[in-house]
Amino acid sequence: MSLPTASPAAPAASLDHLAADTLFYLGPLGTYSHAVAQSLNARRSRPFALEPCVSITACAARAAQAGQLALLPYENSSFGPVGETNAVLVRQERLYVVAEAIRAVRHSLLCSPATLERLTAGRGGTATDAEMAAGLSEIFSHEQPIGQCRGFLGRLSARRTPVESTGMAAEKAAAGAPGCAAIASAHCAEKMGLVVLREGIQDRDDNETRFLLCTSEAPPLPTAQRSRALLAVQCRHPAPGEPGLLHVCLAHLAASDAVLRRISLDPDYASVQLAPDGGAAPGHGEWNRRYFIELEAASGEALAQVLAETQRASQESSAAGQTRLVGLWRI
Ligand SMILES: O=C(O)C(=O)C[C@]1(C(=O)O)C=C[C@@H](O)C=C1
Repeated sequence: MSLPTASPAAPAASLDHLAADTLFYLGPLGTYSHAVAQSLNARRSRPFALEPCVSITACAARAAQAGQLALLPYENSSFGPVGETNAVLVRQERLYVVAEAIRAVRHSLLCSPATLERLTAGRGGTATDAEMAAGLSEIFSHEQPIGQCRGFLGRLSARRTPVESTGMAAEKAAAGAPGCAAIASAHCAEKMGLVVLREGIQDRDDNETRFLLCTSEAPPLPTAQRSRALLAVQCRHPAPGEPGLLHVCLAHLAASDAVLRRISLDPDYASVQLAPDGGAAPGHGEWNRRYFIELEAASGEALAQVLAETQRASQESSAAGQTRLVGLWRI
């Protein structure tokens, strides 16, 4: 069976309905998150004040503390979920997704002029593949770009060192000993006085990352526009013959008009807290689990209704666990 081709992207929805005036993003200046934060301001008539943070966790914490917005990288088309954002969505009980943005991501390998000089033994011009393989000792980046450039990195013997962001990686390459490089955007090279050794080093040309905009304040009310939602379902490993809470929710959703877009599993089973009688017997691998279900429907109002009914059905069922609405946003 052939899959349908994707329809052209609709223009991104306005963000004027969001009351916040400050947006915290993963800095420093020059990260992909920074570029997305700037592009979100094109969807506002009154731009957000943009505030860089040192980590994804710090973005969420500062936004929650100030009652403002956090921009969090969520998933990549070739390397999957961003672990730290998922952990933040799990830990912060009051964090709601209110918008999303998608960005094409093209990586470059950057180094200091001194490192380039050393790689080429002062010859000038750029380094060959053999010179990079022989002369680069350490490559810094966020864990996502390291995963998105596996093919390219496999041809080098340099140590791969994950850091908080591509911007921080570029700073380390600028300050580090000759032999250090960073995976970041070519734009970052200009900002930090670095040179571009190679451009377009990601494994796939269609590489994209999806970002979520989150708030700790009450989320905006659902609208008549096309919308998406995220529902967290934490449940006990079902006993034989029991449907389990995930099954109850999915059965309810299957009978609705909502489209199931994505379902993911939080890898931290140990942190799933259920009511006292909801624990699985230790030693049997029957761990409690937390799932995230992403849905889409023609209107936010219809989606809110489906979600409320699903949550009601889950409470009325005998299956152990609970659900939490993590976000409802128009697209
Ligand atoms: O380090 C950055 O520049 C970021 O904005 C983070 C991040 C990510 O976490 O996925 C964002 C987009 C790209 O996928 C690479 C890195």
